[in-house]
Amino acid sequence: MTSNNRPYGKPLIGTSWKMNKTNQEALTYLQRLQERLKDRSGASVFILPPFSALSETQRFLQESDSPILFGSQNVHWDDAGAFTGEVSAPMLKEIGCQFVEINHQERRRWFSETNETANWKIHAVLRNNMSPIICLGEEKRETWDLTEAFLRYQLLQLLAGLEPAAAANIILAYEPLWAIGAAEAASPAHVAQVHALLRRLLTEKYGITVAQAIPLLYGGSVNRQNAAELSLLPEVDGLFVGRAALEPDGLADLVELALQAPSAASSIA
Ligand SMILES: O=C[C@H](O)COP(=O)(O)O
Repeated sequence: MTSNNRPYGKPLIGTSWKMNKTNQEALTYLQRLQERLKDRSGASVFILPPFSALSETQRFLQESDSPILFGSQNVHWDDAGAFTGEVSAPMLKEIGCQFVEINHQERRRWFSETNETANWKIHAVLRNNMSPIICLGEEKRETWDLTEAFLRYQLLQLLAGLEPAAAANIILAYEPLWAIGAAEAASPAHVAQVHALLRRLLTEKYGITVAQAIPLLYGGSVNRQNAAELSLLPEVDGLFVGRAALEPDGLADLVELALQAPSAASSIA
């Protein structure tokens, strides 16, 4: 079973602007990124602006007929109701979001996101025909046995109640807390081991066809120095970037580096 109308292939490379960029700054970024990527095919690129810049992003990308994809960094789990300050999945869908990020470590640390609330949000995003970019990852460097147990538990909690047809529309982003905003990314050997584990767990739960349809992104201190090497890893379908993509040339450079990796050319099942 595979997903319908998936708008992206491999490599899938994106950034969350986190709590950065006014509408004017968003526009300046998008104009430059569009300029840099206009003759570049082969990668799918996405941006996750703050809520306040989503409409301007949608307008710019639509008017310039851009292939750049976009989505939001958060959502509420209910479709409507008395939840002051929150934004629902139908509202995001209406303004053209394709993705919604769920369960980032910063949401967990500062806004009490849990596996359970993340699971509710994942269901809301899929119910409204968008793809959740589901972050997961251990908090501390541990032995492999502890890391594996943590990831197995977290993945099963996050995907609770998700049928295979829905699961084929998710994206996973492995982002260990200790590598986010850090001096160094996780080592290629560690990323390879974790991504192989995630693919195996997805295969156990959903079967090989669905498991292979789910992009596995790596995030955490990706930069110009490590992007090509990380992109080469067989189970890495793309990159999820913070600081190194806060400027459009940073993101465009990472796209070019990832495309130079020999395994980058195929599309996700
Ligand atoms: O969303 C992106 C991640 O939090 C990674 O951030 P970073 O690349 O600044 O470490």
